[in-house]
Parts: sequence; structure tokens; C-alpha cells
Amino acid sequence: MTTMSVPAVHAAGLHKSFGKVHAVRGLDLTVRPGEVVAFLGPNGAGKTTTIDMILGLSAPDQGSVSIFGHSPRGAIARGQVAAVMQTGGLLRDISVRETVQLTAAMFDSARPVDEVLARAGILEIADRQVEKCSGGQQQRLRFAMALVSDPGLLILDEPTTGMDVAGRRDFWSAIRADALRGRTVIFATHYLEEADAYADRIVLVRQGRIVADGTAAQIKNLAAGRTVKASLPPSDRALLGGMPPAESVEYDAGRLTVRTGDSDAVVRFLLNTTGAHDIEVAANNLEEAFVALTGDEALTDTTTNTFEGDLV
Ligand SMILES: Nc1ncnc2c1ncn2[C@@H]1O[C@H](COP(=O)(O)OP(=O)(O)OP(=O)(O)O)[C@@H](O)[C@H]1O
Repeated sequence: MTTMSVPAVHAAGLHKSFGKVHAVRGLDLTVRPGEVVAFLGPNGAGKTTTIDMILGLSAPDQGSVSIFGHSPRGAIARGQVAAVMQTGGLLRDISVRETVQLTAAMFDSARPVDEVLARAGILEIADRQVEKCSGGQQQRLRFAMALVSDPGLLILDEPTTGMDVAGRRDFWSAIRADALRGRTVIFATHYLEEADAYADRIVLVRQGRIVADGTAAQIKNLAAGRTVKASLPPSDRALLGGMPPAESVEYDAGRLTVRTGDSDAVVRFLLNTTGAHDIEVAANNLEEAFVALTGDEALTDTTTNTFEGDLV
């Protein structure tokens, strides 16, 4: 079937500014049908801005987005995409079931309301008034509303903000059980452990750009490796093309930073082939790798960390 080869999301060269703030700076992303992708980054990284463009809620200054080969608006009109946002969108005075019934009435073909409530894990509280529901239950209700059109793509923007640990776990097990049936899911989060636990693929975003893209295991490998730092004369930068493969190479103001799974080989190369000096080697951990990849320190020549086979 041709639909299997059409990406669920294809975003190319996205840019978006708000006045002087360049929120998204050249972002390319392809998501295959059935993938569960975490969009992971610190506050202000550009996650929500990107999601808004994917959903067609705002137009990119440059670049384009397609969802299952259609424009975002076209995909929404076809019921192919739905979103669970952080807040809003609920009427307080009606019940959980009535809320989903109202949503179902907006679509030509909607799934049975009780089936959707069961899928979201809120069938038992179907008669409860919305304002009596906890924050976690209200997010499950938003999830149920998003499932009504049986969308191929579900987008969640930090859906567990404000939930306690147990509420978060319950919410994610409902999402994950649903995704196992083949739905494509993209979720934004700044919780590293949430991305690790629930995503097949993690896209790390920092300052409006993708700085790493791979499976959780591959992202963890960034952390499993070492960081080699050295002072390097600018004239020796051209020699770095011959360096053993590394996960990332950065060069800023005469200082080289290399993340690698084989620090011995990198150090040997630097000493034998370049004028590198003041060499330091340090072990990474996951938290440090995340901070290093998403931190605010000014870096130049940041290389995107991609992994074989992660994109079509
Ligand atoms: N409507 C707007 N007007 C002005 N600036 C905006 C607007 N929307 C976003 N920004 C700015 O763009 C940048 C990216 O914001 P965005 O909300 O996309 O980040 P985020 O990664 O979703 O962050 P968070 O995790 O805090 O939700 C921030 O500097 C933010 O202040």
C-alpha cells in the first residue's frame, strides 16, 4: 500500500520568529507511520512552536509541513490528526461522557463513545462532572476526545504537566497501549525519563534546532561514551575530517569537544595527527548528555547527532 510509504509527518526547513525571537531555526523532521516520537527539550526550545506548525495552528515563516501527504488543515479535516494540549478545551458543567459525545458530533464518522472512554481508561468515571475530575483524569478526557476520529497521528504537547508520578504513569500506559495498535504519536516533553520510557525515538531540540535524533538506546549511548576536550589551533581544524567517527564534534574559540564511544582512538588521533594539547577525557552520564546537548552555553559548529537508519 502506498500509504505505508507516505510519512506521517514530513517537516522541511521550518523557521518561525516572534519579533526578535527566532524560535525555530531550520528544523527538518520525518516521522514514519507507527512511530512514537518524543520531542525532548528544555523550556523555550521551540517544541510548542513546532507542534503548532505541524498542526497548522500557525504558519511557518519558511519551510513546509505535510501530514500523511496532505497539508495540516487538510489532514485535520480528514480526521487524520488530533492533539492533546496542556490545558483548555473542556466545559466544566457537563459529564465526561457528554464531553466525548459533543466531540463525536463534530465528525461524520466517529468511534463509539464508550469504546473511546474505555481506551482512555475513563469509562468508570463517564458520568462524573468534568470539574470534579482530577488533572490526570481531565488529561485522559482530552485524550479520549482526540481518539474520537480515530486519527492516524496523535500529537501531545506536554500532556502530563502538573500530574503526580502515578497519574503520569497511568496516563502514559493508556497512550502506549493505544499506540501499540499502530497509531503514530508525537509528544513534547521536558522530562528525560518520560521520553526514555515511552518513546521509540527521541528527537532532542535545543534553541529551535534538532541536536540529536535516535532511539532511546542510541541517545543513552551518547551518555555511555566519553567527552574528549582539547585545545586545537584553528589551522588544524581541517585535519578533523580524518578523525575516527564520533557522536558529535564541536569547536569553539580554540577548544574542541568530541563526544565518542572510543575516546582512546580519538585521543590517539589528536596526539598523532594534530597539534592538540591540554587534552581532557571525562565520562558522560545520561543527565549530563542531555544538559550538554540542550544547554544554553554558546557553541559553534554543533553537529546534529543522527544515527543510521533513524530516518527514511
Ligand atoms: N506567541 C509568541 N510570541 C512571542 N514569543 C513566543 C511566542 N511563542 C513562543 N515564543 C518564544 O519562542 C521560543 C520557543 O517557545 P516554545 O513555546 O516553542 O518552546 P517550548 O520548547 O515549547 O518550551 P516549553 O517547554 O517551555 O513549553 C521561546 O523563547 C518563547 O518565548
